[in-house]
Amino acid sequence: METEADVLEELLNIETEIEDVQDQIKLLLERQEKLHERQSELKFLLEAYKASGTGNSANENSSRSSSLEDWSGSFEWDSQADDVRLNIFGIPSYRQNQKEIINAIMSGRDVLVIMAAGGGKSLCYQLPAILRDGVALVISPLLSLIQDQVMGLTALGIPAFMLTSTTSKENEKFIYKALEKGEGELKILYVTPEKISKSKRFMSKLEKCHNAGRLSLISIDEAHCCSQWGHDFRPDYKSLSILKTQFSNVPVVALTATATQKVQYDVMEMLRIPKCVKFVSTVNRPNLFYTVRSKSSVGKVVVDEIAEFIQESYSNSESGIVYCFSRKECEQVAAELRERGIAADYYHADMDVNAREKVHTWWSKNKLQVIVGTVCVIAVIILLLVEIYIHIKFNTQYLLVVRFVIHHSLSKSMETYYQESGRAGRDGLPSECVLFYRPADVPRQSSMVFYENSGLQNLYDIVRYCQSKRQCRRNAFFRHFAEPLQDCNGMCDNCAFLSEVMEVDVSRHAKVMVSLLQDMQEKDQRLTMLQLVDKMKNKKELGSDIKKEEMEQLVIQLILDFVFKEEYQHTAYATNAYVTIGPLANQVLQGKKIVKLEISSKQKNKGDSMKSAKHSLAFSGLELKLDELREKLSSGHGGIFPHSVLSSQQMSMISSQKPSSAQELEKIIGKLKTEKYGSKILDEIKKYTGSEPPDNGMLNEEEGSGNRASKRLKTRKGIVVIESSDEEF
Ligand SMILES: Nc1ncnc2c1ncn2[C@@H]1O[C@H](COP(=O)(O)OP(=O)(O)OP(=O)(O)O)[C@@H](O)[C@H]1O
Ligand SMILES: [Mg+2]
Repeated sequence: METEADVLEELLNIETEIEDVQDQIKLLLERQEKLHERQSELKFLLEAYKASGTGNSANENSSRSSSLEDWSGSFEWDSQADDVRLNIFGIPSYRQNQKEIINAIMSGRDVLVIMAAGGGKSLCYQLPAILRDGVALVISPLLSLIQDQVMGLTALGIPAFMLTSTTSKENEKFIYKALEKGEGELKILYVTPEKISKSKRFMSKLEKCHNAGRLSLISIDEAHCCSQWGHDFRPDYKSLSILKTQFSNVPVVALTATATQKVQYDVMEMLRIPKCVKFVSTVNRPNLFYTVRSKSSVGKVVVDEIAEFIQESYSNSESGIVYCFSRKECEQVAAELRERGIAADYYHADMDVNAREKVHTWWSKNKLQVIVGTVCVIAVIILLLVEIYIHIKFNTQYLLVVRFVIHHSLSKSMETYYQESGRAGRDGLPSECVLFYRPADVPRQSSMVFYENSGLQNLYDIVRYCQSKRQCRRNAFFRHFAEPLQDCNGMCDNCAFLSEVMEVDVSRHAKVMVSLLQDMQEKDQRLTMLQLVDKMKNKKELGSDIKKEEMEQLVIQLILDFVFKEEYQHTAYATNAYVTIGPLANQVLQGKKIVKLEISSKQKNKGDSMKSAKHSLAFSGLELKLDELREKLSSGHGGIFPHSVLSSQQMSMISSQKPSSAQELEKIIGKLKTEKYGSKILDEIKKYTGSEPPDNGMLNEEEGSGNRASKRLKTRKGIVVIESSDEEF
């Protein structure tokens, strides 16, 4: 006979089960959405394969345009474009997709460009801006980015201006006159999106410029800011839709380094450019070596390891950035690095102008090896400012190249990590990106991003990247950006050092953890991740077969697997993250879900890093001579960097083409450099070719072969080049 108590109990059980089912439905719906997204990405990829008629080779797939039109053919502006590229920008040859993008813009088409950080997007719109009649309008999100671009262009003699809150009255007058009446020389005008959304005066002048047929193109840099799904949504970018509506015949160029399919569609819709030609270059940065290192819970140990890494791998004072979580942490880490003999300083928004100036100057004089910045735009900004300083000073391209980027703390998404780490090695030479990861950093970061659109989802993606001890880091980027996989060439820790990783079944531990948490929740008690791990230590039945760090790793794994979830509580001083029961907890309790953890049985060698993956490359005969010459010339020209006299790409082109006249040399290094250094370079070539043995061809061929390194006379100190990469980023 059923009593009232029995009925009540069954009712409660059913209600709990319904809640459980609802949680699972929610989860399945989320999963379904993700699968749909991935499905459309894969369909797109398939179309791209068919359209290009290519097979599966990674190289063929590393660049795609969405249309069947051939943008790489001959166009009437070809020779003029080559002239501007070489003699104004000093760039010897186009990189992947640049020529095609320029041709599409010159043909008046709307264009969407997805190209890796440092890939050379600016040239794609700046060159057509010079070639086309009239004024090009460029929208860029940050004042510092705009300043960087305008100063760089001015140094090249290109009439570029910006109209922002910092523009003087005099310049504003000049710009408005140029727009309205076509007076004065103005080719490229940079504004922030707020100008479009908020300044009626500016828009009316722009309209006049357009009506007179003088608006040549509209370029929207960092276009991912249009999309709420992007990692850096800017509401003012929404108002940019007005541009295509109002100036329908003017080509719009949208550029970004990172955009998933969803973001790409959003950008096209937002900017009203549905028929744009899309150019997607690979996100791959073959010269970057990615590593994730496990981060000690003792702060001093982490700094010790960072210092050791820098001193061992970068003893020649090559520059680097260390990203930290907070301003306080930046100051502390910079001070501790200094204590360990590394020239480091911090940089953040709270500093006064003089202090920032000091950091700039030291950095530019190479007296500072490391800048410690917060994990936000600030660190990017300073580097841009620093780069401009040098750009202007030596009238050349970015010279002070960042050789390593260390994340002392986790980034908030794969996109931000890709961009932040992408500051390294923009010259194409091998550089390193090291992320120090410890599970306890996850709640720190999640309590900052949980209220952002897709904030947690984005964070958990990068956490998956960090937790994995097997998956190729590069592949994680390819998957994230829905790009066909390419070979990593051993340029990440998981590929280079196949440390012994065991997959351990920790279902038993997970079960205990779930019931412990359930018990606590029933008593209305909340636990943070660290408290939960602490309580687990006292569970005698588990013995001590997994370590504390692995237990932390397990909590995060269970959050990623929806067994747990994070919840947040605001206090007067902070937002705390707690671990609570998630939708799949019962499956673990019922033994329906097996939980596995990747555990390294052998620690990767601390100092390993990129060392064993680096291929050191010395120069072949003539390159070697040119290397010596550029060192001499650079010290004779006020101690500028040898790279600014001749880049390695230029040296390799000179040594293969062996130009014999200034005109021929000009084709490789441009007018400016030929005027400055041409005669000395030509002398060197003459001397070298005169002394070449008759069987030189044979020798060179041998030099190009596998044992080339052993035949070399000299290896460049401190600099290594990957043999497979001839591109300079
Ligand atoms: N074809 C080329 N050959 C050599 N150097 C180039 C070429 N194109 C661009 N560069 C140089 O590459 C560097 C990076 O270019 P740019 O600033 O345009 O990158 P980006 O794609 O806009 O990167 P980000 O996403 O970081 O803004 C610059 O110093 C630029 O002069
Ligand atoms: Mg750019």
